[in-house]
Amino acid sequence: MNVQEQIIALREELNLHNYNYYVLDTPTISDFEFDQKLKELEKLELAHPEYFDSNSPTQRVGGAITKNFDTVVHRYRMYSLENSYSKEDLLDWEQRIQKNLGDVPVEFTCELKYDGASISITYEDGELIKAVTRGDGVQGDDVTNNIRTIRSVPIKLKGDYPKSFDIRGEIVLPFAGFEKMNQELIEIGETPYSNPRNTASGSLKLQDSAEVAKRPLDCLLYYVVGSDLGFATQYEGLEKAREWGFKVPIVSKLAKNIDEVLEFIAYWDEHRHELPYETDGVVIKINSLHYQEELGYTSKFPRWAIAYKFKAEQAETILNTISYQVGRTGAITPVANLEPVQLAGTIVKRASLHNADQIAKLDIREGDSVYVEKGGEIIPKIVGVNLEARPADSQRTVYIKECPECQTKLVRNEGEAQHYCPNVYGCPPQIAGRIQHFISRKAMDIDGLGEETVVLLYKNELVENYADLYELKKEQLLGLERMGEKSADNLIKGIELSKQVPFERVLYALGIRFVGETVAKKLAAHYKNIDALSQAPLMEMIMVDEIGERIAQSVIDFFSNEKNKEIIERLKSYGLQFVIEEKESTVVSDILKGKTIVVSGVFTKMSRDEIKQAIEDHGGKNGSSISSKTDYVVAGDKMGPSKLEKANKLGITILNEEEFLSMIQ
Ligand SMILES: NC(=O)c1ccc[n+]([C@@H]2O[C@H](COP(=O)([O-])OP(=O)(O)OC[C@H]3O[C@@H](n4cnc5c(N)ncnc54)[C@H](O)[C@@H]3O)[C@@H](O)[C@H]2O)c1
Ligand SMILES: [Zn+2]
Repeated sequence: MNVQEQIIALREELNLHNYNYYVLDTPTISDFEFDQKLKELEKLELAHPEYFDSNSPTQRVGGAITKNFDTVVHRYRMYSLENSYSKEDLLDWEQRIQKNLGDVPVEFTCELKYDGASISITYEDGELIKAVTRGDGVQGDDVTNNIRTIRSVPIKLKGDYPKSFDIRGEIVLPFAGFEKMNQELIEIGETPYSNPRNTASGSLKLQDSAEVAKRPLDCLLYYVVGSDLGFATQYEGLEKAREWGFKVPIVSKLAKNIDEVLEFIAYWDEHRHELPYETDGVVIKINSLHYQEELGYTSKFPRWAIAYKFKAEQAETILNTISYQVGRTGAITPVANLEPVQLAGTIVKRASLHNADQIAKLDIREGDSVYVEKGGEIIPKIVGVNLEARPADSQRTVYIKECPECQTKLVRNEGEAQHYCPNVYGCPPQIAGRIQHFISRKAMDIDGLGEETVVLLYKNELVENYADLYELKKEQLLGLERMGEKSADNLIKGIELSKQVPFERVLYALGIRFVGETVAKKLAAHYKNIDALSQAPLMEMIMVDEIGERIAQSVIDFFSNEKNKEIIERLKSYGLQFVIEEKESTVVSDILKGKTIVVSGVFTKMSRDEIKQAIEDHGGKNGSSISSKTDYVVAGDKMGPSKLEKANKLGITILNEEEFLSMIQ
């Protein structure tokens, strides 16, 4: 390859990675590798200016706009930031600034660099007008409805704000919320999200803002743009924005000189792990807005700001063995057992290897010296292999073909990364895992019975499925390890009490793949009893609010299995709740008495089902389609144009969500 071809190849490759990262939110290489390649391209372009191209990834902000949202041109362009990785880089930058501005004292604002998705929000007369993603920097996606659902974003401002301005910030997913979301995914047998940044960014692009509202997103603001803002420095801008009601982190500092900047960096490099969200560096900005204007921008960055990136916390250690875990749903997870090593304040002994593809991609082998990194994940991950330290007799990893617990041949469904053990009823960790899920807190919440006891019961052949729990006798328990009279009584009592647990939780407890807590609630509310649900055809089930084809198919598969049918019949005979108890009348008012109302579209404050419930609670009737008998249509986002036309033709009053809510208030 000659230099020109090399440059073109790198540009193409980086464009593809940008697309994977910014549009699909599923990068296929690490940020470190990406930055290396970008640097390589920068170097080549610098040495060969004859191949300059204003469309090169070195010249443009990485993102892109999608077709799913309206495109909005930014009033003020959105830039990326120049990166620096060392003290020397920073001192160089300072020198360039001083050369540019002349011999004047320069102050800096130091802020943390939050790792999420950038956003620009426009306010007019103190009201939120529009929220737009960075996109390619010139134009982005209009995600206003999604941003409105984030509680820390003010819809109305307070205090003494400018008439019109844009404010820039980062949409982040705090660690706690991220872990909670992943916990829920793991519970329903789904693959967890890989890190908070991509999850936050992906959340903004969801079509259903009600879905966004459920995610614990946060918005941290750091920059006000506009004219006549009423302040002269970046630091004052942060203070003002805070007064107007924005969430501006208090962790920022006005530095009188570059030494104070370095102190700030040193402090946060050490303490960043105490923060509730991910940060990947410090952003240093020239404090005076006047100087900022004088310095201006390159095609990609402001010259008046620079990011200092923390080194990812990495450690090198030996991978002793690879073992394989079998989950409740039969999913196989390969795990690296490491020579214990200190990393970001904890000792790491194990790391997830995710799946067969991941192992093959990095060519990870037993005996290798590997690099371990800690991101937002609970479990650290392996990001690479030190090939120079690879032992001469090293063998390529051959992924297991049989289940390590029951020796059944593994399967891998098309389009899925995970291998599965299909021996659902004979594979010990799957059997115990299902019972453990059944008794868990959000499911049957059985007092006196824990995960370890389940394993004990299973090993002693007292239970093989969750129906067997209801036939346990005290005498059988007394012979078990650490099982006294009192614990045995408690266990039997806890099992007895679980017969009162309402249907929706029983349905969740059954452990049907993809049926988490929320889905179980929706299905229970819609079908009211298990017989109706178990006979429901696919086409009908997918009409239920929030139920898609994948979930519906999984429910149907579950109920068509003979073994499951038998277990459910037994559970019924023990007296578990398989019918929704008709709610006592929840009638709140009769404001809507005699009115037939049709609900259509997607809502932000309530789900469609909640609105339907509210209609009944206030004495109204839910209509299934728009006709001359319809009194009102409650219309959310994305209501079909033909429905709208029909309602208009019939002269039916159309209410938006707010109007409906104020009607029943
Ligand atoms: N792995 C991949 O395939 C892949 C592909 C593309 C990009 N990337 C990664 O993405 C990064 C580049 O993304 P980028 O262009 O968004 O740049 P960046 O994340 O390095 O920095 C610029 C952004 O920082 C944000 N920011 C956070 N706190 C800020 C503050 N206090 N003040 C100002 N800005 C603040 C802003 O959103 C701004 O746009 C690199 O780290 C790169 O490795 C990875
Ligand atoms: Zn198995």
